[in-house]
Amino acid sequence: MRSTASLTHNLAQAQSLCQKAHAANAAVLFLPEAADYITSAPVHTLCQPLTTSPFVLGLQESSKKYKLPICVGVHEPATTNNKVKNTLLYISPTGQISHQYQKLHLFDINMAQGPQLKESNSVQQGSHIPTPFATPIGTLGLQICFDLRFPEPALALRKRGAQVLAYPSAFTTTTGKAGHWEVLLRARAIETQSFVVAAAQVGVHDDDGAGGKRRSYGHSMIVDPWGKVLAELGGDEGGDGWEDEGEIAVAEIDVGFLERVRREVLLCRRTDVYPEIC
Ligand SMILES: O=C(O)CNC(=O)[C@H](CS)NC(=O)CCC(=O)C(=O)O
Repeated sequence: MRSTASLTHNLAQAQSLCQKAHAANAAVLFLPEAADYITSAPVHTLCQPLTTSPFVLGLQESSKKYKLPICVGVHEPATTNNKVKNTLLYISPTGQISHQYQKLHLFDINMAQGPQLKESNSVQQGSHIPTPFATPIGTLGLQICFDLRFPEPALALRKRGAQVLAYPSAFTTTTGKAGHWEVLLRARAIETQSFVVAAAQVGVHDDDGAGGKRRSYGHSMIVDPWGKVLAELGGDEGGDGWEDEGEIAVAEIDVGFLERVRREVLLCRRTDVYPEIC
């Protein structure tokens, strides 16, 4: 989806995706990081507590209406003034928020040709990984966007029982075009022998105030434990019709296949040789 600074617009998009997921008979819907809003203003200015956010309340309603679990990235106020948490919610089909995760690794990038972003200025980092939990598509481990550059939490989640890893994202076009998005997602899938579900922001979000536009790479992707891309959506070139209401990609999550891969390819770590990594 393409979130803007309008929570109402973003909720309408997200609810249209709920409808599409319901029509496609999906077992779980994954929405991107920062689905509630992306703004060029200071990020805390649009931030609301989960209990009063019209975006979150609206999605809880949809989840109940369609009996559809929804995994969605949002912002919530942090304990530090003028900072937010970059949070991932898992909304159960009864509309309750049953699990949540706060982004561990913050994205600070300063490239001469752009992008220049300093997430740590406005976001308070999380300090733990929630235990993977049962969902209709397998045991789910939660991560967010830039976290995908770190194999350690992915391996920790696998060790704690994850079969599916979520990486909702708002990936930059520059790093996406360099191939990092697909390579990293497939690497996380292959090395953890897990399914990877990466719902992505796509296209132009908002004027950045300096005449430029903040854009995201897109290419939402579902990858299997063998590294095969099962489904992929388009990028931010536009003209595909996703600009206003977003699109969904659907794939079958076959846990039997995952078990076969894990049985056939044994990944026995030599922790005696590289103890500092483990
Ligand atoms: O909170 C918001 O407004 C939305 N959050 C984001 O867009 C975040 C932090 S700026 N984006 C990323 O982590 C992109 C990582 C990336 O692109 C890479 O690793 O190359």
